[in-house]
Amino acid sequence: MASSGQKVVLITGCSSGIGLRIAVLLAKDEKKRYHVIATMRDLKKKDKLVEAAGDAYGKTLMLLPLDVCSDESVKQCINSVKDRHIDILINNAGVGLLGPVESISIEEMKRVFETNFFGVVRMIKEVMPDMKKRRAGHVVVMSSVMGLQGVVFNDVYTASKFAMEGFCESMAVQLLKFNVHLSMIEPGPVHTEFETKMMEDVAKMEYPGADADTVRYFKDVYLPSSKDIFEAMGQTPEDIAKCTKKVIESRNPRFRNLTNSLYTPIVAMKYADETGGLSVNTFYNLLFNFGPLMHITMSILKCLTCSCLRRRTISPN
Ligand SMILES: NC(=O)C1=CN([C@@H]2O[C@H](COP(=O)(O)OP(=O)(O)OC[C@H]3O[C@@H](n4cnc5c(N)ncnc54)[C@H](OP(=O)(O)O)[C@@H]3O)[C@@H](O)[C@H]2O)C=CC1
Ligand SMILES: CC1=C(/C=C/C(C)=C/C=C/C(C)=C/C=O)C(C)(C)CCC1
Repeated sequence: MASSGQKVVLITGCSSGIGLRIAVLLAKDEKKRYHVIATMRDLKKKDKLVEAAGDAYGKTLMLLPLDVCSDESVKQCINSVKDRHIDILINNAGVGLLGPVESISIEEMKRVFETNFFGVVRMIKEVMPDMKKRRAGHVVVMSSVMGLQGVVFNDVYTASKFAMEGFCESMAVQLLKFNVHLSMIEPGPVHTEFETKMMEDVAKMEYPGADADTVRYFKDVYLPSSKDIFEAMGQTPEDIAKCTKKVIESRNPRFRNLTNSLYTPIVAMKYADETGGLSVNTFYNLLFNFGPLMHITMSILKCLTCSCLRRRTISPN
């Protein structure tokens, strides 16, 4: 149970990656300011988290089952929290989806929206009324740079994160009236099981319905470039956990929080040209003309990312 003065933080999707790291970082807070409720849909996967939490497990960290795709599971979980009192809700659970749209069934696409979009909406709907009543609370959403800028062959994942950005941008205004803050965290590539799972899915893919050229562009152009991008600009889940901690500890939390300064110029292009031509053409050139030189392209990007742009991101340090 939370002791007085402790903030109750509920996090979704803590079996691996970013969610696991946020749970551990907050539970190990030196001043013990947080009572962490780490949730996952399958508690059989708890071992990695329990091991990483060490002594904090059972003290500042407890576990609850929660599947963000199930109304019943969400209700049961929140009802089992003392007085349904949650100070900080961190919506982290999410799934990726990669590949030519022609090869992806509508069912698979719906699964992504069910988790990444409706999963977040379901959580916010359940927790927000209590926060509004108390005139206090902070809702954090793990969005992505792909919630701000589309990336080829990530069409449906990007759409799910854009949907969430739109939902939250609208919601934030109403919530502020009730003194409830809403913040988006927008990481670029992060080395977690997300990357591994997507690569495993791609290895199994047979590309039904996609023409040979599209499959070739995906396999021989996009995938190697994406690997280079992960290598050159990938962050660790600990980095994202530190950024998230900064956001929840801020007196005046920002709505948007990019975590990777290397991505700032990519997002800035969108706002520099309202016709969209600059982003679309730059992405086209980066991928199809400079793709084989992605290492050099990344170095140029690093130079472009001067300290002034870096101030626009949340640094993990
Ligand atoms: N890795 C990256 O490059 C980036 C990731 N993100 C976002 O960060 C978030 C965390 O991803 P990351 O840590 O990288 O990936 P992981 O795959 O390591 O973690 C995803 C977590 O979400 C959980 N999850 C999936 N579906 C559900 C569900 N229905 N109910 C509850 N939990 C569920 C998974 O649980 P289970 O083990 O049961 O599948 C897992 O714990 C996601 O929202 C992702 O979109 C954003 C930017 C970049
Ligand atoms: C920037 C960029 C590319 C790839 C970006 C990638 C791979 C981003 C991954 C982001 C993730 C994984 C977000 C998760 O939410 C391309 C298209 C290769 C070339 C053009 C420039």
